[in-house]
Amino acid sequence: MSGVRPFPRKTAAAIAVVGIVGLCAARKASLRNEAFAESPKPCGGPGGLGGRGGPGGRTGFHTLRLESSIQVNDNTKRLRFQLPDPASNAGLSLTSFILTFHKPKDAWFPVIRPYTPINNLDEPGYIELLVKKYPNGRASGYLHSLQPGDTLNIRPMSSYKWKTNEFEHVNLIAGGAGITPMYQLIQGMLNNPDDRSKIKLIFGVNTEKDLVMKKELDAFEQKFPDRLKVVYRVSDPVEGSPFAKGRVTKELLEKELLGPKDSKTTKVFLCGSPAMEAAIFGSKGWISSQKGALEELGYAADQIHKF
Ligand SMILES: Cc1cc2nc3c(=O)[nH]c(=O)nc-3n(C[C@H](O)[C@H](O)[C@H](O)COP(=O)(O)OP(=O)(O)OC[C@H]3O[C@@H](n4cnc5c(N)ncnc54)[C@H](O)[C@@H]3O)c2cc1C
Repeated sequence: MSGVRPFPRKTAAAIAVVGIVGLCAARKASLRNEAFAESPKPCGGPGGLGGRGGPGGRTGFHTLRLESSIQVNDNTKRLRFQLPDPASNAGLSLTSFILTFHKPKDAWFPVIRPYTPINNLDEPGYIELLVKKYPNGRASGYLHSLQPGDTLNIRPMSSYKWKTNEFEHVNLIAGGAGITPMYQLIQGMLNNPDDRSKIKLIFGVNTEKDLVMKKELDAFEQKFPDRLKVVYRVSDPVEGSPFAKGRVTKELLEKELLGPKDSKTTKVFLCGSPAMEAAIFGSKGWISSQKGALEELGYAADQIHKF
């Protein structure tokens, strides 16, 4: 049990209450805890994050200890946290994420945010996050301030039930730090010998330095040339950049997305900035609503999952 301890019951109950209030206000109000149901390799040992009845008790809350924090570029860090049992994996299913909780000194309510583990979920002993820090970002600033040995309160979650080979064509659209859920999915699919789906990732960033995880993506693309293709777009590239300049537009999606638009065998996953998601997925407001590029291209709502 090095480095990790489940929450005391009272603390967990208090956070659960506050967490529910916070979650209701959050963008992801509809998140359901379906984690672990589809896990290709559920955590058998007592040291994973488990679900109900796991080491976090009925609430599923945990306190993890930070093992290392590595700066990846000027605004992004890779944070590795120890699991309760170094011999067990986290027991998370594909498309899982964790909610992080911290209470700033002068705040009434905790700050609750989702982050996506990017490590191979079958590997034992740790989870790893890639966190981009936003100016005045409450959670990202806090996570960047953590030092090895510090602890973080978390709860595992999942918003989507992943089923191997449910789709022939899996399209992933990522903007900036939105690469993390896509990378988790790519890694899980390509490491699963039973999985046959073809994957297209469209990754849009502001500048080249934001192309985090590119080395890992290149390695997967080389190892699985018939399964994975990655298209990069950089909106503000340096002169002579090898990457195509531009944003992820409707025209780009029309050209690049895999599979027939009107087929249940084609799926699109999306994670990016609020502006990018509004442009691609659409937005509904009190005063006006905006159609997204995917809808305009003919994709049905149930073909699209927004993380
Ligand atoms: C399912 C899911 C998984 C996620 N996984 C990750 C992950 O693995 N790594 C990661 O770094 N982030 C991830 N995020 C985003 C993360 O949850 C936070 O939204 C992000 O870190 C900002 O939180 P904050 O408290 O630091 O910023 P806040 O205090 O909420 O906001 C600070 C400022 O940053 C701006 N801002 C906040 N979020 C964004 C954004 N996405 N794009 C542009 N500007 C923004 C705000 O408008 C505001 O001006 C994920 C989001 C979802 C929904």
